[in-house]
Amino acid sequence: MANRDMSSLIGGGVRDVFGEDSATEEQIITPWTRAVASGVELLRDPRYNKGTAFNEKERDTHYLRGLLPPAYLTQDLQVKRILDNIRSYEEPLQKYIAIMDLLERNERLFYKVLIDNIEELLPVVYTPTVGEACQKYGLIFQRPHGLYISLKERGRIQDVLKNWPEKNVRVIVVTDGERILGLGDLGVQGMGIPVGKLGLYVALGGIRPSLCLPVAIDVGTNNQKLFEDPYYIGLRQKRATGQEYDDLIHEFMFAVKQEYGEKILVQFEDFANHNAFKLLAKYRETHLVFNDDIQGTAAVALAGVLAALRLTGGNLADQRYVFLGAGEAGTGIAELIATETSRTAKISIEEARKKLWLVDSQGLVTKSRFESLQHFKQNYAHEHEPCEDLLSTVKALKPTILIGTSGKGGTFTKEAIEALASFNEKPVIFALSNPTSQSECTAEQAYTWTKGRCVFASGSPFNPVTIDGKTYYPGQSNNAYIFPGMGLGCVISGAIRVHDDMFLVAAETLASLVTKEHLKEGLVFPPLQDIRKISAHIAADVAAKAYDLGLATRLPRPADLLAYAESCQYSPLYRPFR
Ligand SMILES: NC(=O)C1=CN([C@@H]2O[C@H](COP(=O)(O)OP(=O)(O)OC[C@H]3O[C@@H](n4cnc5c(N)ncnc54)[C@H](OP(=O)(O)O)[C@@H]3O)[C@@H](O)[C@H]2O)C=CC1
Ligand SMILES: CC(=O)C(=O)O
Ligand SMILES: [Mg+2]
Repeated sequence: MANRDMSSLIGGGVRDVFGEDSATEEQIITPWTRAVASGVELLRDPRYNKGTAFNEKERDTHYLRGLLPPAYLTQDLQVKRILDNIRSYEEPLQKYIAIMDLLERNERLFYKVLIDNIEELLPVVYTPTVGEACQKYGLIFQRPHGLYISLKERGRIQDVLKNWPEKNVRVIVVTDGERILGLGDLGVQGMGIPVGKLGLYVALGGIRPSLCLPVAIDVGTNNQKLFEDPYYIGLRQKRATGQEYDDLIHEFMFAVKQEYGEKILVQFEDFANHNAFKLLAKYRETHLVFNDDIQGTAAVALAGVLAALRLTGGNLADQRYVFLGAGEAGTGIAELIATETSRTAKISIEEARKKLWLVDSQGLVTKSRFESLQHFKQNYAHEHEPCEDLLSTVKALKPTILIGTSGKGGTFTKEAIEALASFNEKPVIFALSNPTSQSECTAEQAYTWTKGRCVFASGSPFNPVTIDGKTYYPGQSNNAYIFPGMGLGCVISGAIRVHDDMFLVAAETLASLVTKEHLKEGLVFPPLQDIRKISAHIAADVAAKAYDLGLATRLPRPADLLAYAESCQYSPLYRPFR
């Protein structure tokens, strides 16, 4: 018998059927080890640390005795203590630093504090404060959150993903930092946004923290102020564009699928519109992706409009809309409203679109501008005389609903709002731009200028306003109502693609949760304190739609999707340790 060449046998074991060893022989692997944490290491591990809430037995078993002061605090008392601390800071940014510091120390306590006090703390971890945090991210930087992928990592993005400690990632929020809220290009400091959004995936949606991965793609920045900032934490070079940019994103998109599989959800966030539409169109065919600024915003705004119509009367097809701002948010909302109008009024999408008018930085979008318009505005280039500004547009078109998506603060002028109020009994005004400084008008302005007759909502929160003894409650029209439930729906159904109908369903579900009592107070969104239940409802209905469309892979389909969604939601309560 001929001698067998034994050396060839040593080469086996790669790409094995168990998926345990998928590296090729040339690829570098990371030698992970697992150990039971104890002592100081346990206290320094935010996933397991309970601080003063470790009980006597746990202190003995895990070698903590002496490393903690003797007092035992319940988690509820810890929550109260943290809140007292946060409330003692005057500056929102100080509150942000304090609560993000807690995330680094004790993850469950962070989420318990956030979930129990969502209305108070959402403006701290999210808009508006997260905007200021991104602007000063280098200055306040303590420990890195999320994964930084820059041009330096070109060609080895999959290896970089392997450095992330969690292997079972299901949701990624990624930004390239070019359009952070209405604050423009903040380069890699935009990382605050994916970190904040994923914090909401957990707190508002109930996705487990370990499943979430925030990513900042750093291709440089065109923000001169950041170039001059000694504390800037990103690449100091002009933004890469064209093929170089596309190649990096492409490598990233395929690395995440390679690493985490077909069902990895990628949420594009705060990309500038010249990339946002392109990336969505390209990757929605091959990946489970959506763009939050286009699609998530559209769903929340449509929900707000549907609820507002219960206050003002009429249906979608009776309305005339003017948008100040014709970018991702504006055209995204317009297209979803047109789709829903076409569906419910049984008219063509072209007919439905004619009810929606856009104003951009050059004035009213009209047919005569068609050739020079970006493609995403072209469906809304209707026949009309030119109108240079909002006031002349409002006077000419007499809209029933005015929506601000310009990213520019103070652009809803007194004259324009008064004109709107002159021909509407109950004008609907949504000032959606973030953060608060970029809101098209304040709640107080809207109620004052319309003599309390408007239905108002804004992207960033405003406090209730009292005028002549009457109090008005502005709603918050923010995609945070949508994306956590959308993500949960995708995860629990094992969806492999996001279909636009899933956003329609999310909008209808959100609107259906607005009660008569909410409407009586002028609220067109349900209270944020109920957001986990709201997210579960959205998740269940999104999942149902994914099953109906044949996009869901988790089989068999659970009989009661709402109960299933709720049962999947993460709880931040401490678990007893052995
Ligand atoms: N509430 C929410 O949930 C959300 C809010 N947003 C907010 O919406 C805003 C816009 O975001 P996005 O659509 O992505 O941004 P884009 O950059 O895609 O669009 C901005 C649009 O506003 C127009 N514009 C700028 N200045 C003026 C002006 N003075 N008058 C009229 N139009 C103007 C631009 O005109 P031109 O095209 O001519 O440049 C462009 O059409 C941001 O502040 C963002 O934070 C976004 C997503 C969600
Ligand atoms: C809310 C949000 O996504 C934005 O302002 O960009
Ligand atoms: Mg955004």
